Amino acid sequence: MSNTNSRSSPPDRFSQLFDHYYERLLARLEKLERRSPLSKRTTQLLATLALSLTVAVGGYGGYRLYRRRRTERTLGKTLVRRNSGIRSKDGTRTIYVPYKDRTSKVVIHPTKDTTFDAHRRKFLQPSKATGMQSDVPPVDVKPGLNLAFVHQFVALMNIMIPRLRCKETGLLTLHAVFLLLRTYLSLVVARLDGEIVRDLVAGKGKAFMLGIAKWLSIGAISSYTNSMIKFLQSKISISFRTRLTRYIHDLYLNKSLAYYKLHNLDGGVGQGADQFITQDLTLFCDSAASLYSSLGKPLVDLVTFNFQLYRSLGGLALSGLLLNYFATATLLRRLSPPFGKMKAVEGRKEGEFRALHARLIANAEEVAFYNGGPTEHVLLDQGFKELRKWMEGIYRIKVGYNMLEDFVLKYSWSAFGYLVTSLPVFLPALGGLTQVTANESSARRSSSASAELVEHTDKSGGRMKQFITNKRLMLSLADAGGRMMYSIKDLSELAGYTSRVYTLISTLHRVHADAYFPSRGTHAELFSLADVQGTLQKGFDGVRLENVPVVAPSLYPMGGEELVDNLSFVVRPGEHLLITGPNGAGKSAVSRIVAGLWPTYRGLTSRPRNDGQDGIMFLPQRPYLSPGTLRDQVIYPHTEMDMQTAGRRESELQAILEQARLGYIPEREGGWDTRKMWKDVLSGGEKQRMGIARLLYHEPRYAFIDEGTSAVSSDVEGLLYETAKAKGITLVTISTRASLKRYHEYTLTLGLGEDACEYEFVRIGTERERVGVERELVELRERLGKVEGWRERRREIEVELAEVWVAAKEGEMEGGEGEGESRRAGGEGEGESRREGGVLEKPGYVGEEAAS
Ligand SMILES: Nc1ncnc2c1ncn2[C@@H]1O[C@H](COP(=O)(O)OP(=O)(O)OP(=O)(O)O)[C@@H](O)[C@H]1O
Repeated sequence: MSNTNSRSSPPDRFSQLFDHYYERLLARLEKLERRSPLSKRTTQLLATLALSLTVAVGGYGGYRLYRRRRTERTLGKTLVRRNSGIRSKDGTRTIYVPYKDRTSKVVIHPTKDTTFDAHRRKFLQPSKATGMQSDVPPVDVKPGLNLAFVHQFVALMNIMIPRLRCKETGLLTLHAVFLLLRTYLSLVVARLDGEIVRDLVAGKGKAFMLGIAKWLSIGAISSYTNSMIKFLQSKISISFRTRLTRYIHDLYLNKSLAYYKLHNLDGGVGQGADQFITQDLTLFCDSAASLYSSLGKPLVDLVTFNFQLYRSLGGLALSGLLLNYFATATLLRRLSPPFGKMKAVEGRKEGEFRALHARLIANAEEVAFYNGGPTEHVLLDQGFKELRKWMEGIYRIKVGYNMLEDFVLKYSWSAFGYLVTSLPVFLPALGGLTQVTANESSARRSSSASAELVEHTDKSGGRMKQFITNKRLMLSLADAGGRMMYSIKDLSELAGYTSRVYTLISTLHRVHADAYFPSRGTHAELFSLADVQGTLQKGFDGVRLENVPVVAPSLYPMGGEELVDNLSFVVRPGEHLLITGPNGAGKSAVSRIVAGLWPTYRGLTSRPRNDGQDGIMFLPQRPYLSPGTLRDQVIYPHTEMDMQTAGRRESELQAILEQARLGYIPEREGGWDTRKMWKDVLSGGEKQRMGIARLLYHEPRYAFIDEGTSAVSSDVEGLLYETAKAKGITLVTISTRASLKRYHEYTLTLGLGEDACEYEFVRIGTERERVGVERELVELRERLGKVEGWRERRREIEVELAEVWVAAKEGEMEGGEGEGESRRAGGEGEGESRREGGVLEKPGYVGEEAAS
């Protein structure tokens, strides 16, 4: 049996296998029938029943599926319109994105805190062998092909391919399969090429035509393979990017406020994270995905082709080839410019230029009022000039290198290839033809003269076939080697992108983990991020600062500037506080410390745990309006879904707008679902009142209002304060308006004393405050008493000035009286004639009339 099998062709084996199993199935059925003999009718009945049940269940299932899909579609449409998503308990978010004329559901799982913890080591404490200090960003390592690059790339790979069994692994495997297939097809093509040429030379028409047919069918498969490789490469790139973007967003926008601290306190990524997250990340992912094919494919090719060539050309040729690779790679590596560093700097410069544009867009109105276009123009041109200079420098460096690379990889390698391939032809003893030649010579000895001619043709045909096959192999090899060398350049560019993305993620990790430590053997700068010794306590029913210095921070690792010495005060429920003082005294700074934007360098800061309802809310000095609907403006930072979950209704929103004296807005703007650039649509006062509306919507227990009513008329201001207080909100107001005192119980005055570092915290209406006010009154009276003296002095100065003025005039008259007058007269005349340009003809006309 096994003998027959081994001799039979594959289709035969298949039919035998099929027969075998078919017979087994029949036997099993017969056995079953024998065990439970059912009548034909019962069987039919049972079959009908089973069929009906299947149809019913299938139909019901299909109907339910259809209904679910339909509900999902309508939900998707509503959510897309409302700019909202669904949040589940484990933090998973379901969002809908517009896709063609429908919506597509995307489920996003948040990165777990444990994952961040596990990764932190890789980003903050690289091993010493990499040459990177634990400095973040890694300043001392130039991006290039070094151990640091390997470390950085592996760290990023951990994010891009989190598990062995994930989508990316599947894609990479499939990609590898297609890459192998392409290499195999190249081998087949090389062999076929040789065969076709052999048949052509030998004049075998039928075999030649068959060869062409084979060529075409292999061509079709190859084209499919090539396009699949490209497609899979893009898929890999986009899934890498998705993973990294989500990871970065999870770090950037979580509760540690990295989006604020990154630019205001850390400064590790310079101008901004936007360029890193958008452009650098895309370039990195594209480059990483293409590396797999640009490095993997030539590698597979090199191994396979080298093996094939070794079989046909022998060991000497292979050693020559390997030597050639080594020499070329060393030469190119020596002479190649630092592409990695160049790419990293290019990314930074692009980012700076982009930031200039983003700044102009954000401040367009202010610039337009100042008519600052020309100045901005100069700034933008300067930014672009810097970028252009850098790019031109890169291009210039590349010219020489590209020339060398092209010559070495394209021409010198193919020349070398011809030489190697010709070895068996000229020196048969060295190559794989040795055997053939030996066989042929023995055959020649034993054959007759007539057979000699046929054999000669066969020999040259065989040689031709072998030469063509080897040549093609050689060319493919040169191509693979060339691509390998080009990919060294790609690799160094990838090193540049890797260093950018790694820098961003490690800086984000540093902010997230608050990992600021002085370098070994040094002390931290006073009031730098490595010198934070205070505590921010969340979960206190009130706002309390105990001996907290108010410090305007500087970018790490520099130390900040102290604005107020050890500040202490406490706000309990219902004890409204007014923080006042001169500009720049650090009033807003207090709210930044309580909100956790700025560190508590010393002492203790206590605040409620939650933000918003039952917690604390901050209205910043510059009103912020989000992109979205009118509803989104009132409920910010809630989304509409949050609003529904909280059981709030639209009618409530209308009432709130009425209370904030903005009741007319929904009608004016066309309803709650209107989307506009609210920043430009609402006036300054309306923006501030929108902030108050948010406060009234969220009803927090405590609220910091930083100059929140400075653009609102004082009567409305009073109403707003009363409404907020009536809702049980304890207010901490930051303002320079003394009139606001009447709505508060306490005042905290900053910027007192000679060096403006002192403060005073008093209860309004107490003896101490009365004394303070009286002291101020006495000071004012004293000053008023001096007013008469000042007036007298002013009169004296005026007299003195008048004398000086007259003397100067006389001098001028003497110097050139006529000139001055004539200039003034001329000027006036000119002015008049210009002003009355439209009726200038009139006197002439009158004159003419009179003459006639
Ligand atoms: N992000 C920042 N980084 C570093 N220093 C800052 C930052 N923001 C403000 N400062 C500095 O902190 C100091 C206090 O600023 P703050 O905004 O608290 O002043 P203020 O008392 O609220 O003034 P105003 O009445 O003008 O609002 C200022 O000298 C300012 O230069």
